[in-house]
Amino acid sequence: MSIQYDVEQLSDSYGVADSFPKDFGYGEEEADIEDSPAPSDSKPRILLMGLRRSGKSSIQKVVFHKMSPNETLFLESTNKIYKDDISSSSFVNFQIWDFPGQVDFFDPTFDYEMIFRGTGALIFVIDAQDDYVEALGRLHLTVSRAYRVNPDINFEVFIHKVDGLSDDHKIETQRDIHQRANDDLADASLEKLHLSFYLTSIYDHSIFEAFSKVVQKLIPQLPTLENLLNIFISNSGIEKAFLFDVVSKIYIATDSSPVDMQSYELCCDMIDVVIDVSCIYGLREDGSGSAYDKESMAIIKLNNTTVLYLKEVTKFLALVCILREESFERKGLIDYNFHCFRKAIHEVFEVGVSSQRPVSSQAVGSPCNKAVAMNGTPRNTV
Ligand SMILES: Nc1nc2c(ncn2[C@@H]2O[C@H](COP(=O)(O)OP(=O)(O)OP(=O)(O)O)[C@@H](O)[C@H]2O)c(=O)[nH]1
Repeated sequence: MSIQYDVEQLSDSYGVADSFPKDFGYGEEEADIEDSPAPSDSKPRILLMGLRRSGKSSIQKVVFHKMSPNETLFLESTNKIYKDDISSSSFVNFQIWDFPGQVDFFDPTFDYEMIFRGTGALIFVIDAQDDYVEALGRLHLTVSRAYRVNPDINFEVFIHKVDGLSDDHKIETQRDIHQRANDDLADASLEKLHLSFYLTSIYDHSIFEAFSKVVQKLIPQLPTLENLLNIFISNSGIEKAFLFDVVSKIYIATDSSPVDMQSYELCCDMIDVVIDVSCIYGLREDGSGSAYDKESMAIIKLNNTTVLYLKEVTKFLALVCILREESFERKGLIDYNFHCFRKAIHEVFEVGVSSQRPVSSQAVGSPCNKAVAMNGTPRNTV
């Protein structure tokens, strides 16, 4: 495949870790489970739970710390809760708590009520390559306890490591897990508790897609973002557009046409290419500058008449579009529409930030805590 590549101006500091090192410099805290909550604990959180070796730490490392999937083979078992605060580099202002599989978190010394009260989403990871009967028991125990403390939590089940399964086996496993988990809930009269299921693997883009959906549910502005994307693409002759959190490659919104995995993968790959090329050629001679900044934009023309178009939207967000070569002839129109789109996004998050400020000072556990606070665009960058 021939790739025509055109990166315009990729320098000047822009905050997102100088040259995108492997670990984006997200603050990582380690805490004993008996720890009393620190002030940062008031941030909305996403919990990663599941049996030992189900793949929780691998998911966190691959999605948020750019670890390559093969390296996860050498991850040691987690024996404390890892609190990963990704808000300094990511659009999404939340903490991810990775729980050690073997710890009994219903231990009386362990304040699970405090934990569940400030939780936006609970991701339960099930190893699909293993016998999952025990995992289903633990899933039921976990979600039923959490639901009683905080019924607003989104319960997400990752049927994980599906790379080892055939397509038929994947569908059958998902059907079986879905059926059994919901039967257990019905037996406990918890029909209102809704579980969402995803087939995931760190060896392809499915884990990023699943995480995208988990995060999207926590974004209060999602309908507005989708609307803006719909208006933008329909007026610009664009086929598909994603609004990406650049560091994690989670898409926080897309237009309302269906997402096909290939388009998503193509756009993820484009972000990787842009950042890698920028790291090599976009930094100043002394190594200063940033791989992603206000001027970041790239156009990749594929030899099948498809054009990929990336542009910076905010400090953390990029718009990545897929369009036909014919439509790209009206680049001026696209650029103008993009300018209006970018302005609208900034306005949405300025409103979001100012209206969220008082909320963040509320007690942990208020219903408003379910929504993830956004790292919106600070006024002075507009
Ligand atoms: N095939 C496959 N293996 C995976 C996948 N995700 C994780 N693994 C492997 O699963 C093993 C356990 O992963 P960890 O991330 O340490 O699991 P954990 O749930 O954090 O384990 P504890 O810390 O003991 O609770 C590692 O060897 C990973 O390489 C996946 O998607 N596919």
